[in-house]
Amino acid sequence: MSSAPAIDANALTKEYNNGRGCRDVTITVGKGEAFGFLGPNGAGKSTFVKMLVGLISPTGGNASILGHPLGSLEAKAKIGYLPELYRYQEWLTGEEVVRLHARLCRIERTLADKRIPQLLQEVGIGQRGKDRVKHYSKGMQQRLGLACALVNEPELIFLDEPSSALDPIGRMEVRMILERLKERGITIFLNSHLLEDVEVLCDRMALLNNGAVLRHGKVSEMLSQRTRWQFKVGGYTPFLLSWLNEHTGLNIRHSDAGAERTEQGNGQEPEAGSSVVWLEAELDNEEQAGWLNGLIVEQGMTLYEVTRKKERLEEWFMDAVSGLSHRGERE
Ligand SMILES: Nc1ncnc2c1ncn2[C@@H]1O[C@H](COP(=O)(O)OP(=O)(O)OP(=O)(O)O)[C@@H](O)[C@H]1O
Repeated sequence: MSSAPAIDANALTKEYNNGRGCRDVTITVGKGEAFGFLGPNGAGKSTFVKMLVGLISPTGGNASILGHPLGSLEAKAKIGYLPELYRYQEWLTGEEVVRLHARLCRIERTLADKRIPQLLQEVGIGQRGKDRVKHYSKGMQQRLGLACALVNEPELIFLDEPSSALDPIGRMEVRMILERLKERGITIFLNSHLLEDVEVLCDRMALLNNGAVLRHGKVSEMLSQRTRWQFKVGGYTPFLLSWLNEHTGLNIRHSDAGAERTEQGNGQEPEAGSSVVWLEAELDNEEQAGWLNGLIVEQGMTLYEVTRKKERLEEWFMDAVSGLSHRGERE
């Protein structure tokens, strides 16, 4: 087995005639990794994936797939691709559509006979595989696309918005399918607007904006960079906030966290009539939170509750793209 990464893209660029597309995208995805590719509408995510699967040619840079050149038969034989908004032949049954893909992949008939019912079961189509595609809901068609993308038992699978047409239960089921694929060592490249899927499934991610990579790195590190802490403080005087900010150099502010109580309180309840407020700040680590707790108590205030809110990817995403221009559908 070669030690080449699953995807190795260097300054990969596609400039359409209108100047749009994506430019200078450099990323490496290791074998067995799940990689999330995020970005607002029109950021260039599909363009990048289409180059990697050999559907369109780059206008600059280069890339290899599992050690093979882009667009080569060797590369294509090892990848699966679920395109966004793909329409299947509605006069065929689901089973026939997967069989057609199996034939295109030159999979032996006896092997296909065995694999297709298993795949239909795995993606949740089951016996509905006997129905014509024209009777399928959008969600069923998306599941069918997943079965087609898996028919050649790929080592690397590209999924362009695999759950966009699914209801919450369907999304959960697809997420579980993807988790099983990951457990089997299949590399997953996931284009998704469903940030929760990326957060749960992916090891690393890149954020694309206006065709270029804005940020990339490990999901865990990118999310843990900022953690919001909230403090329920009794006996509060306005002097405390300015003193704390001046003393710590942090951006501590009032919060309306009352509704977000957790079990992490110290058990004490504020006395009636005392002035109680919630304060919040983004902190680096628990030591910093402990330091802040100490300062609050030192100033004669009472600390009733301390909660930590892990930053959700959605907040991170909004923060990363806020204030930036992006040429998407809103143009
Ligand atoms: N064939 C094409 N010719 C010209 N411009 C194109 C073509 N395909 C895409 N574009 C433009 O290139 C940019 C990137 O499009 P792309 O579809 O890759 O974005 P995306 O991030 O996948 O968006 P979405 O999340 O909406 O699917 C957009 O501005 C789009 O309008």
